[in-house]
This record gives sequence, C-alpha cells and structure tokens, in this order.
Amino acid sequence: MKIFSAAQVREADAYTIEHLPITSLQLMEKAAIQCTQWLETRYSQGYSFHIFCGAGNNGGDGLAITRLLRQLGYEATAYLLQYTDQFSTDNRANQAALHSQETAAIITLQPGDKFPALPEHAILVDAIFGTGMSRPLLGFLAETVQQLNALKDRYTIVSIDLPSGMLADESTKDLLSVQAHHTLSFEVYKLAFLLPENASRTGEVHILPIGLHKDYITQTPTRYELADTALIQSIYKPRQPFSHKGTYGHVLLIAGSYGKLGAAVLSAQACLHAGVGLLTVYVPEAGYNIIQLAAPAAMCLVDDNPQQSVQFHEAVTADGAGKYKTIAIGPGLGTSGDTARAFKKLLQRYRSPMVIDADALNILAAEKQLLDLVPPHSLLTPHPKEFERLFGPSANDVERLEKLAAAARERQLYILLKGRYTAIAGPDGAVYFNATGNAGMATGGSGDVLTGILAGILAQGYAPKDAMVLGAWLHGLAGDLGAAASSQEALLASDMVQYIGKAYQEIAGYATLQHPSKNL
Ligand SMILES: NC(=O)C1=CN([C@@H]2O[C@H](COP(=O)(O)OP(=O)(O)OC[C@H]3O[C@@H](n4cnc5c(N)ncnc54)[C@H](O)[C@@H]3O)[C@@H](O)[C@H]2O)[C@@H](O)CC1
Ligand SMILES: [K+]
Repeated sequence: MKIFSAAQVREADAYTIEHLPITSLQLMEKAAIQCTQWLETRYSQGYSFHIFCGAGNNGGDGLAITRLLRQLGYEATAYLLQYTDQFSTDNRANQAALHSQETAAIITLQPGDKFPALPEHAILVDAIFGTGMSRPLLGFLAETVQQLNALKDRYTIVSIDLPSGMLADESTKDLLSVQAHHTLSFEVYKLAFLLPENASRTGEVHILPIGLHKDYITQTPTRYELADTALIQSIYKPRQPFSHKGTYGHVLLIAGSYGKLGAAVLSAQACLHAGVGLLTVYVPEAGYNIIQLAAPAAMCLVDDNPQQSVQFHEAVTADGAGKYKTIAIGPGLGTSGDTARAFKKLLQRYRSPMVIDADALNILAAEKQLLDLVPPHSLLTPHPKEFERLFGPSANDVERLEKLAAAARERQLYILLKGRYTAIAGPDGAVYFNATGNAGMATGGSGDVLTGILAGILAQGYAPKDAMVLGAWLHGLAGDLGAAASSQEALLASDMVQYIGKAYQEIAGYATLQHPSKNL
C-alpha cells in the first residue's frame, strides 16, 4: 500500500474528479458517508456529536457528517470556527445544505466565545484541518485545540482525515495538534500515522475507501510504502517438491557469550523455523552443550575461548569462499577488543551479504571505519538507539527516516530500523514499513529472533529487500499470533519462534485464522 504525501493526496483528488464522473462535492459526500457509517456502527443513538469545523474542505467533511448524522436521527451540532471568512466552495455548499435541513445545527464559534457545554455522552469530532494544514495553529485555533485536548480523558475525540495541526508528511513533533482517540482517514495511510512521535495524536487509525482513481494510485511512484498482504504474498516462494537441504542455504550464525547464550539459542531456533537448509552456530566453549541441546537440528562450532568468541573469522576460508550462503552475527556476541578484531577480519574475508545485529552493530558504531568493510547489500537491523550510534542523531522521526534512506543508498545496504512500524530501506532509497507486530514484542530476545529469521530467509535465496520485508512481516505476525494465544504481557521471544510456522501458514493462505493483518 503506497503512502502518498499531502500534495499527492490533493493530486489524487483532482485526478479522480477529472477522470471519473464525480464532482469535488460528491467526493466530499462519499468521504462524509464513510465517516458517518463508521460513527453509526460504533455509537448508539444515546450519543450526541459535536463537530468542530474549519473553513476548508476538512470542515466541509464535518458539515456533511453533521447533516448525515442528523438524517440518521442522532443529535449532532456543527461548530463553525470563525477564524476567517474565506470558506472553500464545498464548505459553503455544505453549510447551505445543513442550513436548509435545520438551521439550529450550525453554531458559529468566535474568538472569545465560551467553549460549548457538553452533555455526558458526547463524541467530539475534529474537522478543523486535514491535508491543507500548512502552518502552526495560533490564537483562537490553538485555544480551541487546547480546549478539545483538555477534554480527552472525559470524551472520545474522532479526527477526520488527520488530527488538526498535524502535517501528513512532515514532523509536527513540537507543534500543537488535536490528540485523537480515533483518526478516520481516506483511502491511504499518511506517513505521519507511522511515526512514533505521533503515537499520542492519532489514536487508532481507520482507513476508509472513498473511490480515488485506481490509475493515479497504481501509476504514481511514492517514497514510502506500507507492506500489505498482496506484497507479502508476491514475495513469498513456496518450497519446491524436488528440493533438498542444499537448496535452502547454509547459515553460519555467530552469536552468544557467557551469560548471553540464550540469544544464540533464540536466533538459531528462529533461523531453523524460518526454513534454512542447514545451520551452523558458532559459540564460545561455554555454549557447546547449550546449543546442541536447545537446537539439535543445528551444527555447532566452538571457539577456543570459553566465554567470548574471538576466532570466528577462521570459520571462513581466507578467500571468503566456502559453504556458507550467509552469515548472521551479533546477538549476545559481546564487544570485547578480541571479538571486535575477529569481526574486522571476518569482514575482510567474507564479501557476501550478512545479517548484522546487536553487539556486531555496537562494534561498528564504536569503530565507524569498519562500516566501509561491510559487504554491500548486507542487512543491518538497528533499533533507534543503535541507529543513532551508527548514523548520528535526528531532530525528529521524519529526519531519521531521511537519514535511514540516505545511509542505505550511500552505503549500498539494507537497513531495518525497528519500531512499531519497522522501517526498511534499501540502496534504491525506497522505504517500506511493516505493520505486523505488537507491544508484547518489546521484550528481551525479540530482536535475536528477527536476526535468525532474516538469515534463514536470506539463505533460501530471497533477494535482500524481499528477505527484509518478508522477515519483518513474519516476525511481527508470529508475535501477533503468539500474543493472541496468550497475551501481550506474557509473550516471550521463544513464543515468537513457536509461531513462525503458523505465520508462514497465514502467508501461504492455508490458515483459517482471523488476523488484523489480513485487512491491510
Ligand atoms: N475533493 C477533495 O479535495 C476532498 C477533500 N477532502 C477533505 O478535504 C481536506 C483538505 O481540504 P483543504 O485542502 O481545503 O484543506 P483543509 O481543510 O485541511 O484546510 C483549509 C485551509 O486552511 C488554511 N490553513 C492551513 N493551516 C492553517 C492554520 N494553521 N491556520 C489557519 N489556516 C490554515 C489553508 O489555507 C488550507 O488550505 C482533506 O483533509 C479531507 O478532509 C475530502 O472531502 C475528500 C475529497
Ligand atoms: K481534522
């Protein structure tokens, strides 16, 4: 699912009006009908709706919603904010339509007016600004939004298209905006909905179709895309009947140190469940029994050092050629000087794409010139702090995404930035977001599972970008299925491993399980 900028959304509206037998006012009506239906299914007749409307088309939506709700028998009042007398054409048309229905339905709010008194079962609808928002909210507008936000613990706030004050595709981190419980947005996700900095502003996002022209949507290139089931199913390759274990690659996983061998176990198990042909796990001596018992399907190579691996480069021949289709390095590895030196030697020998995570990323961050040795098209999986250590700080989430795309392009790497909506960038600069996963996955070992999955998928012959997108989806879906079976609180990284199989079933379309990711 493509993510359009505010300018592209406006173009999509204009293209639709030009190429389909629909006027701008009719498109607004469709948007309002969708919102009204959503409100109607959610709230019974006992509720009254208080709809705060701006002077543009977002306000026009609000006025139309007021009229439609009243037609359904709800109590609904539009508060038209008088910060300007420049109303858009469709806004005026909807004022007239509402006036002709029943004049008392519109109340004008002027600067200095008292905020309306609200009954107990009130729903506040924010239709002040949408994609036309172009500058910070000031004066009367800022006061109105502050008053709405002050009521958010008592009343539900539903924003139309965007919480007013929020920009669709730029950071509004330090600016005032409505803090909605629900955002009803049209046709496509906006970048702003995927940014952690907006977590308290959008609430739950619901995308409602309004029939924008398919040609515009399919033909217009975008910088950002949200992975959906169609994309995942186009990436996924079922196993071939005449294949053998050699078909699915051999991974060398270098992970674990004394006290952190669980990381190696989780990664190894995830790699095996992800479908790798063969797995060799390289651990310090202390890990031998642990790996052999916890992952009997894997082979084990042991470092002479009892506690930390320091010679793993020797597992690869001096020219880097050999049996390993890919190497995954980092979970629980440790960052001692000897480990860092072995990592440098490994990078000098092995030139195929690797999966680099956790302590291996920390070693790169501490010795940045090592980044130049990372094989092109390798997969790096930092969380925001690791990303910052590697590529520097960012003033806001949008700047961080731009840094992510630039780093991937300049260094010819695939970088996966972990988060609620994990962002994945490749050398072409495009950014994919992953929507599967839940807060239960914010638990120790979750990242180790992802590393194992990514290595297991990459070794099977998927292109690095496909491995990243599929791997992130699979990891999140396994977490969602695990949480559905118990709870987010109780979810452990080992549960994610156990649900990789079911997640594959869903992707392959075998399962009958219902899951929210199906709606994407
Ligand atoms: N045909 C269409 O174009 C459709 C538009 N729709 C709605 O229309 C919205 C976009 O409408 P508009 O382009 O009229 O824009 P808005 O209604 O978001 O904003 C109206 C105008 O307010 C002014 N403004 C922006 N920020 C301001 C600020 N901080 N203080 C004071 N004034 C400010 C700008 O001049 C802006 O154009 C969408 O978000 C959506 O809700 C929907 O009805 C679907 C169809
Ligand atoms: K709004």
